[in-house]
Parts: sequence; structure tokens; C-alpha cells
Amino acid sequence: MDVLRVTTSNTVSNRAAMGFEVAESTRLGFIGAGQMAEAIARGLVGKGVIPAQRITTSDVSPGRCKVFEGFGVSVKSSNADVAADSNILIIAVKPQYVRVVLDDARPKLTKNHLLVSIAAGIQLKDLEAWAGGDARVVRVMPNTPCLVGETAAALSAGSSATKEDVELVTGMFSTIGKIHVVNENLLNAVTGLSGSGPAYVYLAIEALADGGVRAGLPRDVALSLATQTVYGAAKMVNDTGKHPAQLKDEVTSPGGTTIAGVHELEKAGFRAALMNAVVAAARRSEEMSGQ
Ligand SMILES: NC(=O)C1=CN([C@@H]2O[C@H](COP(=O)(O)OP(=O)(O)OC[C@H]3O[C@@H](n4cnc5c(N)ncnc54)[C@H](OP(=O)(O)O)[C@@H]3O)[C@@H](O)[C@H]2O)C=CC1
Ligand SMILES: O=C(O)[C@@H]1CCC=N1
Repeated sequence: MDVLRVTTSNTVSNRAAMGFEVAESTRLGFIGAGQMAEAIARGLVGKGVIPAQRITTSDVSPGRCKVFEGFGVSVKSSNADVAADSNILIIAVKPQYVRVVLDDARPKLTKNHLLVSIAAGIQLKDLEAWAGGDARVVRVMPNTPCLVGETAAALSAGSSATKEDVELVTGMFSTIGKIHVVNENLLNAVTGLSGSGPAYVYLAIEALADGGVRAGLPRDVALSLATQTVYGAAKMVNDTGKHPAQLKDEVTSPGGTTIAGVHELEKAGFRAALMNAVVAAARRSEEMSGQ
């Protein structure tokens, strides 16, 4: 296995900081050049994990192919060609197309391939069967903040995947955020929380900004304040290690402004709405997997 290399080199600072780069023989392929593939590819290239010149993709949409060519990725004319060119093959099409693209790729798959599926709800046993039985498969549920090096992701390994495969995928995604190894039966919950979660937070940022505008702020100032408030609050939870309830209490003066706002959120069922959103998305992921 020569796709994993731990480096102490400090010639490229982000690699040194992460202590991780893929071996020079690694070639990464994306079947499907959509939003999530772009976020992962740009994230990995941006962190120096692999140069764009060692990435290939294929997509039925010429517009998406152009986007990838725009940052140096080679476009192949078929999914089979991407499989033939790569040793790490990321399946990044919508779940309903996974089987058909694996049919395309299967004749070119060898025991040197590591298959990584990011498709919501498609189970390891199906991926393994569609890829030809003894394929080394890892399922990852990332989210779009891969693009800015801040993904929240989780993975589960298939029956033929090795410890090195798990270390490799963990290492790659660690350079563009955080990744947990979980049992496959938890991936639907991961999808409902962090896979879909950025959309919930974008809604919240938009709504906070609307509130600011309603209270009289210019739109640009309101959006900037809303964005930085969410970013700063997330960083507080992350960096201080304090429980969010304690941090909330520290903002909330007796009889003050914050408790007036918090009271409105509680009356509207804010917490229950977020919990229901995660559960509904997790259930949808479960439905998509046919479980
Ligand atoms: N978006 C997200 O936030 C996340 C997505 N995922 C998973 O990632 C996967 C991709 O999602 P996303 O990037 O949003 O989807 P997109 O629709 O943006 O990307 C998928 C791409 O695959 C193309 N495609 C369709 N059929 C084929 C085919 N036969 N061969 C090659 N390319 C094909 C699509 O073209 P066309 O549009 O013309 O059909 C499209 O460009 C999904 O399985 C999803 O569950 C996981 C985590 C987060
Ligand atoms: O909405 C979806 O189905 C995908 C999976 C997680 C995020 N987007």
C-alpha cells in the first residue's frame, strides 16, 4: 500500500501542519463533478494534499466539466476512463445513479482501487455488490464546507477495506475539516445532522440578517453581523470546550435583551424545529437506503 505517507516536511506549511499528504503515485478520480465533488476536490487541492493534475473526473454535464477544467482537473470522456486512471475513486453522483456509474466503472476496477462513496443512503453491502464483490469500499458523509477546509464528516468502512484505507480517507478529510469513524447504522443520523446541516445554518444566517434589516440595519451590515455571529459562536463552543448552555447563560443578562429574544425562540419551538429537521433528514436518508 503506497498511497499513504506521513510527512515531517515543512516545505509546504499546510501539509506540515496536518502531517499528511498522499503518495505521488496516488491518482484521484471523481465520477460526478457536481457541488460536493467540487468542494472536496478544491478543498484537497487548496490544502496541497494532491495537485489538480493528478485528479480526473467525468460528468454528463459539459458545464460541470468546464468548472473542473477551470481549476486544472482533467476531464475524461467516460466514467470507465476515470476508473482506469485513478486508484482512489470517489463516487459523487446522486444516489439513484450510483449503481449505473458503478456498472460503468466495474470493468476497470482492480484490487488496487479504493472506492469512496459519498452518496446519501447507499449502503456498503450494495456498493460492494455493484462494484464486484471484494471491492475495498469506504462510505463517507461529508458536507460542502470541505471547500473551505471546515467539513464535518463521518465514515464507515466496508468488509474488504483495510486499516490503511481507513487511515488514508481519515487523513485526507482531516486536512479539510473533521472526520469521525462510525458504524454504518449511524450514517443516516450523520446525514441528517452534518450532511444536511449547512442548509439549516444558512437559513438561520439569512433569517438573522432579515431580523437585523427589520430592526433597521442596512442589508450588508446585517448579513455580515449575522455571519460573524454564527461563526464566532461556533468557534466559542469549539475553542472553549464549554457546554453551549453555559455559553448561552453568559450572554443572557437577567431581565435583559437576550432573554427577551430567547423567550421568543422558545415560544416558536426553535429547539424542537432543529431536532425535527435532523430526524426528518435522517429518516429520508434511511428511506433512500431501502432500510
Ligand atoms: N450536496 C451536498 O451537500 C452533499 C451531497 N452528498 C452526496 O453527494 C452526491 C452528489 O451530490 P451533489 O454534488 O449535491 O450533486 P450534483 O447534482 O451537484 O452532482 C452530481 C453530478 O453528477 C452528474 N451525473 C449524473 N449522472 C451521471 C452519470 N451517469 N455519470 C457521470 N455523472 C453523472 C450530474 O449531472 P446532472 O446534474 O446533469 O444529472 C451532476 O453534475 C449525492 O449522492 C449526495 O447524496 C453528500 C453530502 C453532502
Ligand atoms: O440533500 C441531500 O440529499 C444531500 C445529502 C446530504 C446533503 N445533501
